[in-house]
Amino acid sequence: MTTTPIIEPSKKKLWLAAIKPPMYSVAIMPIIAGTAIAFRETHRLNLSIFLTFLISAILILAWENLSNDVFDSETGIDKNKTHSVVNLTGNKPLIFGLSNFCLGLGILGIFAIAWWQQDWTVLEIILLCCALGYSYQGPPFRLGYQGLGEIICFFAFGPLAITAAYYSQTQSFSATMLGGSVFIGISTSIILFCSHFHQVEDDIAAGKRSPIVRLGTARGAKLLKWSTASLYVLTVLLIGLGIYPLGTLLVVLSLPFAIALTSHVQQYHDQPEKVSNCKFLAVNLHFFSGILFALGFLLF
Ligand SMILES: C/C(=C\COP(=O)(O)OP(=O)(O)O)CCC[C@H](C)CCC[C@H](C)CCCC(C)C
Ligand SMILES: O=C(O)C1=CC(=O)c2ccccc2C1=O
Repeated sequence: MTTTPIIEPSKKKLWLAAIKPPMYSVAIMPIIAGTAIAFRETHRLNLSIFLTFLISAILILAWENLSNDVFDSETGIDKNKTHSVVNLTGNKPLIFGLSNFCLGLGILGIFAIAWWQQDWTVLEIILLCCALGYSYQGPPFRLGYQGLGEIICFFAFGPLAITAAYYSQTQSFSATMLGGSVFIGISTSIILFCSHFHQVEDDIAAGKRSPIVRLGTARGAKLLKWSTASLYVLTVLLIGLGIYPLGTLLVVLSLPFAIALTSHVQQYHDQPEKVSNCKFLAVNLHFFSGILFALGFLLF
């Protein structure tokens, strides 16, 4: 009798899956887009502020992800997640300390921006983002367990982060800045939405009512298709209203990524092993559409 060997992923693969390097494009995109919108309006770029903001955003997202593994280890939802940093190290206090160190450094960078500007607005907005990030996963709130993650994600990475990046360059606000934040907010929330498709069983067992647990995978796949389409409809609409420049039509070049994502999820929504990579297809869509969107503000 022949038996099929169970192939364990290598330690290196598990660590890469735990650290999720591609996910960090999510932190830099609002800073790039907010700065591009500001540059279009002022024709000025403060490079030190831009670079400090980029590094701080990456550190803050590292805090969010490391502390997510810490808090999830307390509810038992990650007990089958071999690529949790807490499960890999077996050292929760170390990961908790490291996450808070990242948060401290990230906030310090934002504090430096506020200090250079002698204006606390950017710091206040980013502290609000961090509070929302905590409320998503930390006790006693754990709002992600109620299915509120996508709304939190939209506001944190959309209106709040874009406003902070725009304000850090201009010390002012604008309607275009708000309009631009909707595009980035939606494309970021799509990633979080996609991250739930393969986790339905573990989520139900831990009492997490993610949007996919609430809707079911088939209706989730349909909603994904409509939300993805909304990125392109929104762009055309806001160009028509004169809020986005004509250049943002460049985002249509990201359509192949949108089609790859939605057709993959449509086909495999109820097969956890096959759909599990869809959040990285969503990261591709977010990255390419975001870069094209920002270029649209810079080019024409
Ligand atoms: C950690 C996040 C998602 C993972 O959630 P989940 O527990 O379902 O996944 P696992 O299966 O991998 O355990 C991200 C959650 C994002 C959150 C809703 C909002 C975070 C706000 C940030 C702190 C804002 C950073 C802004 C920056 C650009 C300055
Ligand atoms: O690990 C994840 O699933 C996610 C991590 C993360 O930092 C993030 C940020 C913004 C939207 C979605 C996500 C994730 O899904």
